[in-house]
Amino acid sequence: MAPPATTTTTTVTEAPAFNSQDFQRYKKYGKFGVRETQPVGSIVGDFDSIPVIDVSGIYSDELSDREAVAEKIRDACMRVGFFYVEGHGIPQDIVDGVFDIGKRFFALDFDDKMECFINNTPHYRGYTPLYGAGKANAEGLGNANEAFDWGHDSKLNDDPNETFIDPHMRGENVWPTKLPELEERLSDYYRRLRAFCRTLTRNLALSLGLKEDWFDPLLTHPGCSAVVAHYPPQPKDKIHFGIDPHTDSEFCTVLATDEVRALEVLNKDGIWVSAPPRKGCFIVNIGDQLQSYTNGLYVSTFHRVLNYSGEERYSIPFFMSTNFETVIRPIEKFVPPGSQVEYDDITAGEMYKNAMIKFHQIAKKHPVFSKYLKEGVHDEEYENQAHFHS
Ligand SMILES: O=C(O)CCC(=O)C(=O)O
Ligand SMILES: [Fe+2]
Repeated sequence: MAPPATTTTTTVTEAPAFNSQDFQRYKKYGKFGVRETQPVGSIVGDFDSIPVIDVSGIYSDELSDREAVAEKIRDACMRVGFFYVEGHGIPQDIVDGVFDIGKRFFALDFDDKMECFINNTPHYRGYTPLYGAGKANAEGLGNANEAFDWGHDSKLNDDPNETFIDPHMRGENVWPTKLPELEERLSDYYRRLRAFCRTLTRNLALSLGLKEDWFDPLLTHPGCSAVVAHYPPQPKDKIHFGIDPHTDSEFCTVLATDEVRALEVLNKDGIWVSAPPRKGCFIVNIGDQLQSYTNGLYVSTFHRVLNYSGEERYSIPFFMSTNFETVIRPIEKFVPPGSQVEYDDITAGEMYKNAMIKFHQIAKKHPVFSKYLKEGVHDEEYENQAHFHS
């Protein structure tokens, strides 16, 4: 293992030429191409390190404590879109327990993992094999990581009034027969992170000058999901991404990392800034949903993973989304009077599903994975449209 990082961040690599189509990709979901449309003098992307925020004040009964956190969060969300959180209240042994069980899952035989093949569920839950998702390289292979996805389902739902009317992400999680403990451990983590995200979101609302409970009605059965990911070490002589440059499509992400440095975040100068591990901290980043709600005031920042460390790397992103049936559109307060804002009436569930469809194309095309595909799982007509749209 690499020694734990003691410094906050360092600037590591120049970005390869960035395809401006990437900035345009989700523009229809709101003011996504924010970096291109920000006025001169904007603070967006003006960073060469990721801020660290002690968020323990979000649990305080004193408004002044909550406001003190909100002020720091506001700066980080407008300028960087990423920040470390310490004082989050989730015990380290809970996080470590998820890393441990995740490693045991990835150590199973390939066929035992492929029993939960993510492409064999319509709502994309389960196992993504190594190179089995993301943008294809010249050999038709995707990102250098394998992953296990789980999320909101009937067992994890905590809203007795939930009707779950949006069809896009409706469905149950899948769990491997060979590792029965996985469900309990990951479900426990899910509940804890969802609770943290609900509290954090109240502080995000405060930071935006909204009532603290503004988002609460949108989070009664939030469409959260999570991933345990494994990035094997990559050769340094060529760029093959652990995850290629992207923004997260959800409201916000709470990422747990191990001690291996690999995550990088794009600043306004096109420099990829390292976000090294910090003991006891999560890394929070803003996703496209919150960027849309705030009409681009809070930024969903491009990031990527390159594991040049020589070590195996594991991470656990928890993606918080509003209720899946929520229509994502800018909050009136953030739309200047008389201005036109482009957005589609798209639900959180559909936005999420479209992102998953695009991300999981490789398995349909590469024979190593396609031989595991079951017939009739997906609505191909919908999926083809979603994939080619944008
Ligand atoms: O593993 C990481 O550090 C980041 C993962 C990530 O960006 C994602 O899954 O969206
Ligand atoms: Fe991400």
